[in-house]
Amino acid sequence: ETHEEEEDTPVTRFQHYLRINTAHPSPDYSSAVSYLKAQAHSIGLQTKILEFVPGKPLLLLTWPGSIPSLPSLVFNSHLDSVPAEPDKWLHHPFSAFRTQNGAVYARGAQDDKCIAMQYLEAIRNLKARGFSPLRNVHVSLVPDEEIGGFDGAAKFVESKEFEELNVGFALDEGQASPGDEYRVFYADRVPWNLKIKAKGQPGHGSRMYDNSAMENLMKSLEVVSRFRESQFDVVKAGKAMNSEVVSVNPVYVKAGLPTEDGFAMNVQPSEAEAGFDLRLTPTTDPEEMRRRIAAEWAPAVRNMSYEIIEKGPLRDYIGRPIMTATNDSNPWWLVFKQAIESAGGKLSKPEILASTTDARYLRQKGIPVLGFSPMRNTPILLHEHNEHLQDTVYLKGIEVYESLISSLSTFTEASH
Ligand code: MET
Ligand SMILES: [Zn+2]
Ligand SMILES: [Zn+2]
Repeated sequence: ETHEEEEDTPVTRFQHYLRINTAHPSPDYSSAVSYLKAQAHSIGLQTKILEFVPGKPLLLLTWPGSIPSLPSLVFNSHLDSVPAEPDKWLHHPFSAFRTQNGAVYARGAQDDKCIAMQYLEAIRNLKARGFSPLRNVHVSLVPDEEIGGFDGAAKFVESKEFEELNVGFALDEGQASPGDEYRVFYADRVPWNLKIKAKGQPGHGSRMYDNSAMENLMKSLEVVSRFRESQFDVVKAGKAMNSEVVSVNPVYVKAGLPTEDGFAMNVQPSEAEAGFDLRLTPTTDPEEMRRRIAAEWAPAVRNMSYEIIEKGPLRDYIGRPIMTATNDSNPWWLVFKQAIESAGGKLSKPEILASTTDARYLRQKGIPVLGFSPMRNTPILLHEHNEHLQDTVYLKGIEVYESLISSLSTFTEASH
């Protein structure tokens, strides 16, 4: 193994990036940016660091095209990762250990450090073959996607630097496919972070009485559960995909009177709170959702209140649901599809992504964006323990991007 680590190959370069701990809550952006910048220089790309918020760099790489006035391409990937619990992994999440079977274990192996390095390797190979693009090709490596992208992609798309890129089309991360076909995504769901709070009369732990904070919160959990079930039933009946309904999942509950070694067991608390990850589809009516929350999930008449933090836009600037066309009306789509096929791949039916990416910020600006990560025959492990990616799948993905970058960058029919 040690011998292998000394080599400089596409897989060891991927491992190197994975070993830089960019997990929240304290992502090491500066090490990640220096490594990627050095890689970009070794390939001969232009580099620029944008820092909309101090300590949160965005690395922008550019491969100039011979007709730079054409709308450009952006290949996006986020630098950060969600945290991992090392004790629960087979191999440490920042060791990027490669097993004898070729599986590389690391937080970020699928989500989404693979694509950043695959973009770079694909460009390296195309350059080595003497290929040159007509339109400008950019790679954007952005901070903070996992916490909402407010200080990253959201600020980037509003910047003058972004405007100057004159972006025609972009690719961002997708999700692994357990089958033979690659998956592609034309829209994201949008997260609402929902906090429901209950207040009530405190009382002796032995007493039964109405309107305690916990009783009110428990009632609320029941109502939320029923809504969750109604949505899940549609999926179970085969009428919709997971990503086409509204999901709601509790992610924390907070209550109780703390003591030195836990909680007072004989006091019913006067406050209780629960947090939910709620995901709206691009066609969900946000007003209806709000009314439901106010009337049924957190009714003021039961001493409940709520707070919604919307993690991004649901509509574009002219009020339409944010999605990218995957039909003949979108010339980029046709080129994308063909490029996948000429790399020997097949696409499954375009989907809405159940989770959420920075693509929503670009789409909101009217830019067509597809979510795509070339991982097939791969279990979906984003945010899970033992996230890993097979080396052969990783390497095949580089070829797929070579095909995509060469086709998309030489295609001239589309106007923005
Ligand atoms: N990509 C992350 C997710 O889907 C962050 C979305 S915005 C908080 O959970
Ligand atoms: Zn991601
Ligand atoms: Zn993620």
